[in-house]
This record gives sequence, C-alpha cells and structure tokens, in this order.
Amino acid sequence: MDNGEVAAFRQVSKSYGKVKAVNGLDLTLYPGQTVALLGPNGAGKSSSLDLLLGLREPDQGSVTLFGGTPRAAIEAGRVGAMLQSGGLMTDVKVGELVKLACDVHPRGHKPAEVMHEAGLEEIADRRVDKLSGGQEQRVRFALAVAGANDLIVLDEPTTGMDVSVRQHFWASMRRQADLGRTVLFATHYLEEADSIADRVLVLHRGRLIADGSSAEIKARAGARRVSFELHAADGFVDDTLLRALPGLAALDISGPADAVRTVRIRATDADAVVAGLYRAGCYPRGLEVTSLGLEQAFLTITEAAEATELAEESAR
Ligand SMILES: Nc1ncnc2c1ncn2[C@@H]1O[C@H](COP(=O)(O)OP(=O)(O)OP(=O)(O)O)[C@@H](O)[C@H]1O
Repeated sequence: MDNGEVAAFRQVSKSYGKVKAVNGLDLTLYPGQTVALLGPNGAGKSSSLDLLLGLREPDQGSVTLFGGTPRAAIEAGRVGAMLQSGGLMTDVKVGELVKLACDVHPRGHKPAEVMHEAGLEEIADRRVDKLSGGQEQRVRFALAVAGANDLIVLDEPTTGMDVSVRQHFWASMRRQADLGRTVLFATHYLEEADSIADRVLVLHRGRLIADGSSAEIKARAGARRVSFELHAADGFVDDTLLRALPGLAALDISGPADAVRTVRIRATDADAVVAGLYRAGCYPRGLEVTSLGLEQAFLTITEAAEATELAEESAR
C-alpha cells in the first residue's frame, strides 16, 4: 500500500559480528527530495543503502519502500540504483547493456534517450570491460536511470568522474528531482551535498546524528565565525561579558589584556553576537563575519559525536 512515503526506516539495526553498522535508524524520505547521506568512513552509509534496497535484511526494525517491501518496489520498477559494489556485465558493448537495461525495466525509457542522458553515445560500441573508471561510472548512471524510477539511490556516484562529467551528472539528477523523483546519494564530497541536496543526513557509527537542510546543519554546528580586535585603549572588556554573548558556540581570545586582543567566535547566530557586543557597550575593531562551509560543520558535528561516544564508553 502506497502511503505517500518513499522510504521508511523504523528503528533499524544491522550488525556484522561486534560492529554495529546501523544502529536504531529512524528515517522517512518523501517524494521530490534530494537527500545527501554523509558520514566518515565506516559510518554505515553503504550498509543503510543496502538495507534500503533489500540487499541485506535488518537484525531489528523494518525498512519499507512505497509502503511495501524493498523487493516489491524494485520488481515494480520504482527504484534505480548506482552502487559501488557489483561488477558490470563484461562481454557486452555499452550500447547493448543500456538497451538491455531499458528493455527489462517495467517502465523503461528509450535506449537512445538514456545513452544521451548519460553522455555515452561516443562509446556505444566500446566493450564494458574496456572502460575507464569515469566511463564505467557513467554506464552505472545510465543503468540507474534506464526507466522511470520514483527513487534513485546513488552510492558515491561521482567518484572518478572529471569535472565536466560531474556537472552534467548533477544537472541530470536535478532534472530527475524536478520530475518529482527522490534522489538519495551517499558522498564524501561535501560541496556536492551543499549545492545539490535539499536535505542532508549525517551518520556516525550507524546513528543518525544530523538531519536537516545544509543551512540548518551549518547553523547547528555553529558554522559562522565572528572575529574582531579589542584594543585596551578603547576600554577594558570583561571576558565574562564575551562568554555571555547570545548566539555564541565557541570563543577564543588571544593577546595581552593591556594591549590588543584578537577574539574569534564560532556563532550559531552571528547577528545576535554582533548585536550583543554593541548592546554591552563593546566597540570592536576590524569586525568580520564569515560563513563556514558544510565541511567545517560536518567535522564539528562528527567530532562532537565522537567525543560523546568516547565519554559514554569510558563511563560504562
Ligand atoms: N560485509 C561486512 N562484513 C563485516 N563488516 C562489515 C561488512 N560491511 C560493512 N561492515 C562494517 O560495517 C561498518 C559500516 O560500513 P559501511 O560500508 O556501511 O560504511 P560507509 O559509511 O559506507 O563507509 P565508507 O565511507 O568507507 O564507504 C564498518 O565498520 C564496516 O567495516
């Protein structure tokens, strides 16, 4: 039964021996979303995608696609995937393989359209086992969009693609999302997540530790920096006043109190920090407000999760 949800993980866990690859994952994906799945090596990204596609069974919890089993959704031709693992058929030409994928798909597109979309026309007659890494990725991409899928799952899709192919690839994925399809991709390229995804998920040791827009995740991590100088000649500023500023996530002060001190602040709300400074009668010199990227936010969030995990482990 289709309940409007594209995919739902309900308290899903999966272990390999002692390793908890996925740990209590609760997640719902909706139509038309472009979702980036981030996480350090071994965080459980590929394992989560495998569970989503029914390639592995959860130890606990349930995974549904379009309100039914992953298998039913795949058999109905609603899901396309581009995974890292799994070899391509070898003794076949690129054009033949793409045609086969279109023919067997319950809602297959015309092979010529798919060849064009994936930029494969020039290598249609090349054997699949004679391709470069980037060309192979393009073939995998073609197989993922060979039919009218409602969900496209991509595991590190742009690895090995050069810049222009990568741009072409993401333009094509945007068109898919504009058609109302859901695109879920795991990546280590944070700039891709930042510019492509409207929802970003961060996994850490199998747990979902952040879920929101890129802007929300940056804000949560304290992803703007406010820096300025305090000159003793302008009047003494008490450090406790700085520490009490609204919107402050972290504070670093360097330099002697009786000369020039440099203050660097990581802010969850930079506007509140600056307003708070002036309200307190503090007149900074050389004020700068800069944004930190998603990369910095990602590192902040995952480092904080790591520190919490270590503290919990040593308390046990
Ligand atoms: N088949 C398996 N057998 C044993 N352990 C596994 C297996 N697959 C994954 N793992 C372990 O589960 C954890 C999660 O792995 P997974 O591949 O899902 O992470 P990932 O986030 O995709 O990592 P990467 O960014 O390196 O691709 C890791 O500790 C990994 O070693």
